[in-house]
Amino acid sequence: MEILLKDLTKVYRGGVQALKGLELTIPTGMFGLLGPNGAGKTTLIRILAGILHPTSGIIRVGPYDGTTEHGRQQIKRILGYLPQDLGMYPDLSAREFLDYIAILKGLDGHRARKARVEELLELVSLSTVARRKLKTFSGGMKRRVGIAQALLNDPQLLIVDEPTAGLDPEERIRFRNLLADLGGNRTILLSTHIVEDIAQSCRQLAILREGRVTFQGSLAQMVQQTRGKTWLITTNGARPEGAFTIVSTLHTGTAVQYRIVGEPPARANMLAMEPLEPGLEDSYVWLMRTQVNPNQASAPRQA
Ligand SMILES: Nc1ncnc2c1ncn2[C@@H]1O[C@H](COP(=O)(O)OP(=O)(O)OP(=O)(O)O)[C@@H](O)[C@H]1O
Repeated sequence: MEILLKDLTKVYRGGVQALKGLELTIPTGMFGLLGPNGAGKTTLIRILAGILHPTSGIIRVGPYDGTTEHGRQQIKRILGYLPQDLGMYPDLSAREFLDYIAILKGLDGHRARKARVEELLELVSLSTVARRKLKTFSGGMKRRVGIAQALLNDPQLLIVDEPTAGLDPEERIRFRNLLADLGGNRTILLSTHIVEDIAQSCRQLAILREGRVTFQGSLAQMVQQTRGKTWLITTNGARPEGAFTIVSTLHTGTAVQYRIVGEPPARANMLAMEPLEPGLEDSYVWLMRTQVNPNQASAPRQA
């Protein structure tokens, strides 16, 4: 299921331009949507989910036109959505909650519904705690219940918005692995501001910034852009300054090592400088440094 977005804009009441002529093609499989807070990720996702209407632009989800009421209804049938703030009833058990959502989603037949709920509890490894009240669940367990409810209708398109926020490292890894296992023929759109989430599970990604796509391509292509821009600078303490971002700082006792992304500074005040192989985080920092041209209707695709 391919998603095609063309010249998509969203102006909120009050005049905030959240999307400014966004162009994006999302193929089948797991796709990462990366961007800082306020970039427009949630706006885009809510438009795709049919909760919010765009101001203008083209939205095609598979064969359906997301700008018409009929198209939105069709898309809802094939959509699973885990929002950032999924409300749960704390006094329901995981099983009761999923059953309740299944009824709301119109899953027909008592037996088939129960079977689907059990299948999903198994899939997200919550069968053994299915009778426990949701208020006793950890953040990671709640997120897994959230994914289970999004999968009730076996969606062709699954959208998850910032699913790992607030999870501890172990829960985060577990959640990522769960998402990766759901891939296959589905399109999964994973929105996050955490580079690591994308690195572990998505081969293709787009970077959103100020309402536009500033990069779309593979992880390898993203890293490729940063070759020659990542350096390790060693000084005897003086913090280097220039047209770069310091990504990390390491005090070694007698010296300080700075990992920088950008144009290397002059060698004055430096003990050593060596080029480094960029990582994903370096590349993200580099792409965030590059200017978004406000006159551009849409950023060029760099796939
Ligand atoms: N209902 C709203 N009314 C007015 N402005 C809004 C509304 N929702 C979002 N915005 C603004 O639109 C811009 C994009 O917000 P959006 O929530 O889509 O970004 P985001 O990338 O999802 O960020 P975050 O990770 O913080 O949710 C921001 O400037 C935000 O303040």
